Amino acid sequence: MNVGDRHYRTIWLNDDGRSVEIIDQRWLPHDFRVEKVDTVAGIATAIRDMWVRGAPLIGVTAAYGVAMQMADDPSDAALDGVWEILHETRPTAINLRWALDEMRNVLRPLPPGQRTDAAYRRAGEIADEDVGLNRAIGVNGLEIIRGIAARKQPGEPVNILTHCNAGWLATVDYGTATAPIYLAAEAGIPVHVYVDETRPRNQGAQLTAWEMAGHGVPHTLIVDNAGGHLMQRGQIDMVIVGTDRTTADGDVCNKIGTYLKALAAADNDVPFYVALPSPTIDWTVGDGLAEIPIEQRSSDEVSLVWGKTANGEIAQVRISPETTPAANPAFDVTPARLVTGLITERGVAKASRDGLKAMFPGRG
Ligand SMILES: CSC[C@@H](O)[C@@H](O)C(=O)COP(=O)(O)O
Repeated sequence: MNVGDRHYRTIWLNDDGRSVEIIDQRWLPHDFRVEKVDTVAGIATAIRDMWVRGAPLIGVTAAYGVAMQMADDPSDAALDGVWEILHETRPTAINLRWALDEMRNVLRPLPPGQRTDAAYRRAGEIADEDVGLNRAIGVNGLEIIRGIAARKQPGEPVNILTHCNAGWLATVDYGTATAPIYLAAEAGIPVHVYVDETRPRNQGAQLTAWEMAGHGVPHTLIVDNAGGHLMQRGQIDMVIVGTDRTTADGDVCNKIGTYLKALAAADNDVPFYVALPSPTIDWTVGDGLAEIPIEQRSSDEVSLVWGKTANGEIAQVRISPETTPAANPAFDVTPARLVTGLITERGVAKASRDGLKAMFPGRG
């Protein structure tokens, strides 16, 4: 998508054919920084410390990490080693494991001498495929927005609530939850996005709001607790969120707080959609609540907040007593029964095993 008048992806291969550039998301929206990464350790840091974040982008970044390892040492042991190193960087987003498995399955049968080129080729393909999947999600989700717009007065916007950042910054391009929004805006359908700030790391306030502003999509930032209130007053037409892992039974794991939005949506008859590319489906898991590992992040993310000071510095401040402990589960699970539909690259699936199997026959 665009930053100023230039089109960017969130990650790209440099002309040297070995290193990548990434948008370092820690500084947004205040500072747009691009970093070169050329080692497996650098890739692991970028994923673990959330220079890059969002399930699809984490997967693509890890794929390039495997390629860097192959350039350094293409042995079987190194291939297994890099799988382990990168797999432990973030436990919840399933695209990470999907991409690592995909890379290992492609590389393992090859002689070591052919692995480096094949690894960079496959990593590049995974990045390109992500763009195509998200665009297709956009096309399928656009029809839902169009349907809601058709029931409104001419010019009246479709009000969409989103949580966390499932925008282009969470993917290679387009985003998952934002792809239908961008396509609707492009098609001239009036949309307005309520952006949950998404404590503790404020991905909504810092990333989604920045994306919406950058693409001229009308939006309003709200605190996480405001969504239910707006739904009770008929101010939200639909919710669209992304997901870090969706189970074969249609349970949706996403940023902490998503479940509360789904509960409020169900209580107010607001359709609750989840946008996801198929690599985000974990076919090995059925019951999301029982089986998905939930990342427990540093309590500092709860007690300390990053922002820009009046004199223009990006700084961190403490918002709670020094001695107060904080807990920081990063994701929650929304049961399938609260999900209106799963917007995938193939169409909108029912959030159920049958719904997903019908959409992706032969998988799982
Ligand atoms: C498209 S990736 C999943 C997103 O929907 C997003 O909401 C999310 O939870 C990302 O988590 P993050 O912890 O910022 O990597």
